[in-house]
Amino acid sequence: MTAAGVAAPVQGAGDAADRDSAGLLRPHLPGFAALVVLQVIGALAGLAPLLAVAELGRSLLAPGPVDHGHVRAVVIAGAVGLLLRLLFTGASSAIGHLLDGRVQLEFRRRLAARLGRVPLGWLSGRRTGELAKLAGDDVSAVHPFIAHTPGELISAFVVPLASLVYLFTIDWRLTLITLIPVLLAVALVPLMMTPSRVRAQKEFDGAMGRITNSVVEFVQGIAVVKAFGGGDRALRRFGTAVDDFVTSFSRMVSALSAVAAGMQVVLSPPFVLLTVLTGGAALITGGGMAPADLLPFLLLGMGLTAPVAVLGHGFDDLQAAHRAVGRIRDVLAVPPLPEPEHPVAPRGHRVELRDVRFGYRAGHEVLRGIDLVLEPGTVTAVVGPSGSGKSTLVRLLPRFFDPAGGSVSLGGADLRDLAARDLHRMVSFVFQDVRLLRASVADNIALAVPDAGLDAIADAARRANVHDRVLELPRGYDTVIGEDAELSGGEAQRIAIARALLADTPVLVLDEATAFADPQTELAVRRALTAPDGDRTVLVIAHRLETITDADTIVMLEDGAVAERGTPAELLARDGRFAAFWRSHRAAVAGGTGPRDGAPQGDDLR
Ligand SMILES: Nc1ncnc2c1ncn2[C@@H]1O[C@H](COP(=O)(O)OP(=O)(O)OP(=O)(O)O)[C@@H](O)[C@H]1O
Repeated sequence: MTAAGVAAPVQGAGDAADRDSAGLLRPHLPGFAALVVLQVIGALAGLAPLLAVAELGRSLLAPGPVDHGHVRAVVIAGAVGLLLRLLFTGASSAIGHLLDGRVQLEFRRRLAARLGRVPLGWLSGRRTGELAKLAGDDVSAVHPFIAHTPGELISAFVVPLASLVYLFTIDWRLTLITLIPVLLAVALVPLMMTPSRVRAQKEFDGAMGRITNSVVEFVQGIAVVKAFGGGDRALRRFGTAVDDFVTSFSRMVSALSAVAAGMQVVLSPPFVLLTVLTGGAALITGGGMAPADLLPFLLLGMGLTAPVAVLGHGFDDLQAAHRAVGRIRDVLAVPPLPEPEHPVAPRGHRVELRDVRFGYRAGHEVLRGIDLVLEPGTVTAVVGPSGSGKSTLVRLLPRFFDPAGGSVSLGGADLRDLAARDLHRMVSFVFQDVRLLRASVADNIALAVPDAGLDAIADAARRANVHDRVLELPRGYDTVIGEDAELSGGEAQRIAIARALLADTPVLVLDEATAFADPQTELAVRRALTAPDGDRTVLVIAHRLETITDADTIVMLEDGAVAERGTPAELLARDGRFAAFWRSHRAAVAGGTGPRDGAPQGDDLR
């Protein structure tokens, strides 16, 4: 994640992605080559029994005495061919599945490695299910592409080509006649791709997407939709999407059905047999062809339509694999957070932001030149209207993103020059998006200090005001969250605070937006804001009036820039932007519309 958080985190990564996926398959090229060679041999050997039957027919039906030696040789050749076909296609399939296993393992390893190095900010913007699907279903979708499609495609082309060569040696005229169904099918293909049909297909895809969206929107927001009486409207929207879909589906199907039916007819065995028999009968009666020569055409003629059929059937799998590989490539292309080659050790824990600029998208800066110094032993409260950039600013400290311009330094060292381990040892954070692991409460609290004893863990939990609640859980500190018990948003937040308290890092970054959920959480936040030795550097997005008034420094953000800064008393005396903000905030809290009285927002124990 180079300038991970910089304006366009994934921009310009396409080439790297292509190189990545090409590089991914390169070590397996010898394996693919072996798969292809074995498949070709197996497919050709598979023709031997058919050719043997044809040859037998021709020998036995030919006038004159039967050449027993020839018949024996033909039978043996057919049997050997059958055996070879089994051996070689079996070996090819085994190699295909082995390769598939290796490629999938490699994909998953690379994904795991990349996900371990992408910016935290990128990860926190993703849903867990999305990443699980990527590493699970999407990686599995390459299975047919690697294990089956190459073999099927090769057989589908090699067998008809070899058959054609053989049939040409028997009678070139009937060979051309036998090709008529294939040529008719190929001639129909352009009719499936006229501009109006392509348009109809696009409309169909669009209509399908609209149905999915309306269902997802409805299901995701069902509680809100119902609570606000929007059920009928949502249902109407779904109904409209379905009607649109039916219209575009009918249009597409009526346009396609005649061509598709025509194709099915010309590729069907009866049509192929009829063509061969009609042509053969004409040649036998008038063209001097021996009746026995018709047999190979009847046996092999139907196989000639296989490529067209396989292309149709394998197309969906290929498309699905292509889309899945595209999604995997996109993630592999997310620039990783750069790790310094020669990490610098921070001296102290003074935090300094110099002319920090950052934007999530190119051309739209969310932070526009922030200068800020956070002294050890002080609490700095960031306040400002919604969308002013508070969360973005505080997330730069635990390096969720790197700034696009300027620098953030800790103990005199740029965060980009610190080893990740040092950074995590020095900075902890509690944000709204509390993530708890599916692990015991104790393990969740001791995440940063895995060897912490139960006493230390319980002490941290006590200070975070969650100890008593933990004791009420079915297995106390051994309760597995998400399995033995679920926690509320406020409880999850207190566990996260206990985790930060136990980590005891000299720098703490906190978003207290959800801290108003209940008095216990509020108390936990207050305790977290003051270290026992009073030396902690604290940066807090403040919503509570107490935090604002208790802070050493207040930084008022407006539209990504520092509008005012100073002690609470100074800023109130100045009667500027902060004073106005403070008055409206206090009025909102007093009137019961402030965040203090809001329902807990961080209910996301995950
Ligand atoms: N992950 C993201 N991707 C794109 N834009 C984002 C992202 N997160 C925030 N923004 C945008 O950046 C701007 C600042 O957002 P930020 O969350 O930092 O503001 P805030 O002051 O913390 O707001 P609030 O008090 O409502 O949480 C907003 O315009 C927001 O829409």
